[in-house]
Amino acid sequence: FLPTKNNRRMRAIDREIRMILRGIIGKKERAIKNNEASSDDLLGLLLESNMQQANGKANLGMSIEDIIEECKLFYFAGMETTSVLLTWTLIVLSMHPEWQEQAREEVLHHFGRTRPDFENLSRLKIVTMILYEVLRLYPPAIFLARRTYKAMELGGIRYPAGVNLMLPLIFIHHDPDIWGKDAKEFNPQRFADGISNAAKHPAAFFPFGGGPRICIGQNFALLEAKMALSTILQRFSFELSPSYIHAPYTVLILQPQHGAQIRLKKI
Ligand code: HEM
Repeated sequence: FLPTKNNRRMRAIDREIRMILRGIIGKKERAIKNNEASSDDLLGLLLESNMQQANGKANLGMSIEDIIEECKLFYFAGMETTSVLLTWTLIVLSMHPEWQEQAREEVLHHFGRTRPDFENLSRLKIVTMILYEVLRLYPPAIFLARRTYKAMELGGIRYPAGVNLMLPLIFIHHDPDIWGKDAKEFNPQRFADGISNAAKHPAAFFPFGGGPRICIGQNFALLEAKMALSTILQRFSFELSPSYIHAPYTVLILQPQHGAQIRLKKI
């Protein structure tokens, strides 16, 4: 709350983002009202459903502030996570050219040089195993946070209301007692028989969270990642540049601290 340099900058950025989003939302709302917009994007669907719910009454449906928050959530939850998954995948496949080659063979087998289609993307087995293994070793969200809303007992421990709990999913993803001695190694083969058979515990892999708040975009994210990775594999082989330094670190999400310097070679 203090007017420090950082806080002032944060507030200015927040104001700017809200102004831009208000503009986008207003434009879309006007277009929907004038029957000029198709609601084939998420914002269009949200606004249209909200207008039907509210039915002209201001106190029903979501407010503009709510919609702004949804836009921010979807942008943050959907962009960085999926792009960092792709970044780690390119890094790891550069470190393991034998898996890069297997993935390329699979992609070329299904699509040749043509544009990957939805139907066949869901048939990619090696690529899926690779993405799972990357999500296991480098989960974009390294922990889940929860707060007890009432006194409760969890795992034999009693907590009062209002306790912040952190579930460090990265530690569970790297635990040799759960994944075996090679827990720290990149081995997509462990997912050959599906997620529930990959570890000693069927729920040990949860890069998208779990329960009622599980990631709403998980299927979309995997589809996007498969599409992007297949398109890259079709056109390029890649390796790490000597300037790459392997330093996973977290600023909200797990990312390579010094960037991902990768050399692409057209094939
Ligand atoms: C590799 C990509 C992604 C990863 C690893 C990921 C991970 C997660 C995780 C762990 C949560 C649960 C947070 C919690 O339980 O506290 C979550 C929630 C969420 N994700 Fe994702 N996500 C990804 C992509 C996406 C995409 C593409 C979208 C949208 C298009 C999206 C939208 C959301 C939303 C809206 C929530 C909140 C759901 C709720 O609270 O009910 N995510 N995500």
